[in-house]
Amino acid sequence: MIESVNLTKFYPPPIKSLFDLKSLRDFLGKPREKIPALIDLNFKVREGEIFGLLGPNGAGKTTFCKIANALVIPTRGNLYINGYDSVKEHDKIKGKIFTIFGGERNLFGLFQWRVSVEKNLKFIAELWGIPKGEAEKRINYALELLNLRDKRDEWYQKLSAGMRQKVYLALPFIIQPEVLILDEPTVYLDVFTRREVWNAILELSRDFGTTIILTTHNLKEAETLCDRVLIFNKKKIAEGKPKELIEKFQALKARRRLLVKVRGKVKTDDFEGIAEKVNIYNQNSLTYLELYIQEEHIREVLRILANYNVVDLQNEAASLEDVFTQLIKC
Ligand SMILES: Nc1ncnc2c1ncn2[C@@H]1O[C@H](COP(=O)(O)OP(=O)(O)OP(=O)(O)O)[C@@H](O)[C@H]1O
Repeated sequence: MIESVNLTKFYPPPIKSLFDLKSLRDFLGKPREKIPALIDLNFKVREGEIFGLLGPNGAGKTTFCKIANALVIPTRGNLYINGYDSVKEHDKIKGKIFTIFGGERNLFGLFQWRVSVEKNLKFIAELWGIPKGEAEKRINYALELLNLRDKRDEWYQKLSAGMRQKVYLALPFIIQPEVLILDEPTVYLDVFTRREVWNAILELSRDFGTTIILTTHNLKEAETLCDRVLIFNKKKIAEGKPKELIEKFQALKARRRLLVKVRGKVKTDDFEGIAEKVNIYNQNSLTYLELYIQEEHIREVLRILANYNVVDLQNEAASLEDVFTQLIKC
């Protein structure tokens, strides 16, 4: 359904000024270094999947989303959506794809400030050619799902930033695109609103069969929502189901975090050469011990802990965040 084939984007280097002589000479003279954003990126997204694009700042996530919307032209390679080139054949897909740029609210002045939420949504539904009655049904559904029903008659201007973001996120329920691109959709949201949005995204995938590409810096979000993820930094680094990537990572490296509650004092020296890092906090008669260890040292640590009066021990398993930080560091 979506296929990225050797997708590559180099942005032109910045031009300081063409009015001072030195900059003009530089511009005409030496070859200037282009800015790489994507390099030979290959992957496929299946129909109905939630696919995560994960990368550090500057990895190329937004560039990818812009190519999907024909806002940026790739230097080479192609991005196919439903078999059509996203840039050269954009006309064929433009009614089928919708993008939310979460980090850049109201990017295209989509919403009218001094107009109610409902009127704004109705206007956009009309733009997308959705019949009136159907639009009303979809708007009711979206406002209910996103817990915005009491904001229906409120001016868009009067909403908090998080509420505006939710109004933005109501649009996929109204437009019902085949492909939805969510570029950091929960970036400014509090934990409760974020969960509401997660549910909405899952519902889009489950009940509407929408194919979703999601970019996020919240790796818990990626782990919760995505069927598969691509970890990249301009170039591909890894691809797979979050669970599989975590299992692979655990088998390969497995840096564990043990949280131990001990009655009495603990000697840090006991863990020297075994733990990568030891943190100790004392509170009343209890010691809270945080140990970062390699999988292979678990037995040894347990042997040492047997000498203490251990009240509680928690073994924190690896997460997608561990995989991500490890892979990006390499
Ligand atoms: N219009 C532009 N002109 C020049 N360089 C650009 C332009 N847009 C992006 N870049 C560069 O391309 C690279 C990728 O940027 P992009 O915004 O796609 O990354 P990102 O993964 O979305 O980052 P973030 O997580 O910080 O939003 C960066 O080095 C960035 O500076």
